[in-house]
Amino acid sequence: MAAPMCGRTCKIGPSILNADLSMLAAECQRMMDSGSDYLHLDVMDGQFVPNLTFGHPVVKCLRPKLPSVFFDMHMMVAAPEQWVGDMADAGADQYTFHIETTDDPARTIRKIKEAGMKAGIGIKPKTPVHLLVPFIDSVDMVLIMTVEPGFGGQKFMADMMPKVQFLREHFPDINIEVDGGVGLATIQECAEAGANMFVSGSAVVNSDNPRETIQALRNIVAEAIQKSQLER
Ligand SMILES: O=C(CO)[C@H](O)[C@H](O)COP(=O)(O)O
Ligand SMILES: [Fe+2]
Repeated sequence: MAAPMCGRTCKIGPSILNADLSMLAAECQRMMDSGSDYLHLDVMDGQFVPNLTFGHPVVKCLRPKLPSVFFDMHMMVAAPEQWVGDMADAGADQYTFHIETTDDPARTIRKIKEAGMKAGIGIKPKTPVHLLVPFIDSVDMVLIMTVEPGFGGQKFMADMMPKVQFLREHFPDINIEVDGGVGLATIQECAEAGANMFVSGSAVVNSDNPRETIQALRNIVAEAIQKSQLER
């Protein structure tokens, strides 16, 4: 049975991880022109995950080119508190760190908010969802990874959906983001489980027609919401 659906707006945020990064600003603009609600920017430090991307200097350069776009920073870094001030200065809107990286998530959340950003907290696939519970009231978003973090283009892990269902059942108003392998074939189960923020990387960026793909993703989400409302 479908989980109760959120009263929140559902949003699609492309990850530009698998885009042509030599044209980062143009790729971001292309995603926004195609109907994205926000941008999901993946920061990797080679320690928390076995890959490297970019950091706050790049975000700082992007900000003036995309002045009103919501930057959702997915911080796959071993020392998340280290970059809070720099990311805020660079113009990040939301800073999502991984619970696995700190002994004191409450302190990290406080630091993010004091820097003027929204706070998100995420978990890797092997991390139990109940560890998020003490922090949910103080964050703006929870992130359920649906692949092992580190690379785009991986296979969606459907066995993460019970985590989303659990969160939606117990926290009807929280923003729940899913990230990894989300596309036309998998977004329905994410929406039915109760997610309302959908990161879609390769499925959108590599599409011949990102506008049509984003619209199709939206339509699937809308149908899933309707279905879950009827089932209630
Ligand atoms: O955080 C990530 C990987 O760690 C990316 O956001 C995610 O993989 C998106 O890309 P795709 O939709 O291609 O899986
Ligand atoms: Fe991500």
